[in-house]
Amino acid sequence: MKEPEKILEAKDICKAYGKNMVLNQVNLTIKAGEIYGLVGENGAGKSSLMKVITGLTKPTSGEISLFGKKNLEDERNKIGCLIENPALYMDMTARQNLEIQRTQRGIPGKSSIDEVLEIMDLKDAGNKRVKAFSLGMKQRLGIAIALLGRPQLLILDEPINGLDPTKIKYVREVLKNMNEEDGTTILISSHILPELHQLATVYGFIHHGKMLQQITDKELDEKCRRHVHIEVDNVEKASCILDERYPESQIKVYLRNVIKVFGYNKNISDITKELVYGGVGVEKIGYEGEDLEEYYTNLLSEVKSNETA
Ligand SMILES: Nc1ncnc2c1ncn2[C@@H]1O[C@H](COP(=O)(O)OP(=O)(O)OP(=O)(O)O)[C@@H](O)[C@H]1O
Repeated sequence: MKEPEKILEAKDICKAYGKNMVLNQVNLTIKAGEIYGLVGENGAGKSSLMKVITGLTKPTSGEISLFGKKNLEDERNKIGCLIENPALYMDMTARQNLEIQRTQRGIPGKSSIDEVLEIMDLKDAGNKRVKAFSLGMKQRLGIAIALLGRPQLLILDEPINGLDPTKIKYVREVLKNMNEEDGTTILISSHILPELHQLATVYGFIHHGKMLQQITDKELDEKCRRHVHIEVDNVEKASCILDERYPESQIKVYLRNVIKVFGYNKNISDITKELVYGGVGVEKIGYEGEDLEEYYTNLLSEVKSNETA
């Protein structure tokens, strides 16, 4: 099988502000179709890395390729980004803000504005001045700006900041759809790790400006022995259904009524539907094992104890 195209390759990136080295020999590769979750404590260097990639700041040293090319100016037009707070003109309407960004970035067609307002559920607020927006609306407008022109690479720095739980889920679905249907590649940072875990396909853990580890969601699940724990009224029937429907997962039967499914990382509700449809009663179902948050906390405490040793 052909390897997916490298959308972004950052090699040995260093960034210093005066004597403060905030990125130290960072390497990062993102392939087409990946959703790359960047994880790190406050001040770890996530925004700085995103700024270097998007050209908002220059690296002190290191090399970046975008879409396989080193001429970044043209290639950066294929990126939509939201880094730190959205830069919005408060006295203008949402539509006017989008129009400024659209012309600055040379995105053809005014219809792209209606499209992103609709995608971000801001259609009715398009003609409202931004100063009258709630925090969550401003954040969604910031994401809408990033989505203008359906960029091939989206770079989103904590995009769900200030969103309520319903809107967090909504934005997750929008990003998933863009990734699955348009093949949009996404680099995203978030401190809300359970949320990031539902979206990302690869993770990079950054600490004091250094990339500690990069790991795919499959590797993470294996390390965490993450699995779906199911309790049913008929294990034989249930394991037959699951074996047939999910040949890539490992189905293991425990006790009289417990089944564990390893190597499955999609919606649990799909499994429930399959079993119920097949006439199996589902008494309990849920993920078990370590999750991203526990994995990251353990990784960090290991690194910190080595630092003090
Ligand atoms: N313009 C700047 N001038 C000087 N120092 C800066 C500048 N921007 C960032 N820094 C410093 O760089 C370091 C990394 O900051 P950065 O914003 O990249 O971290 P972060 O991982 O995004 O943090 P957070 O999770 O809080 O957003 C911090 O020590 C910060 O103080």
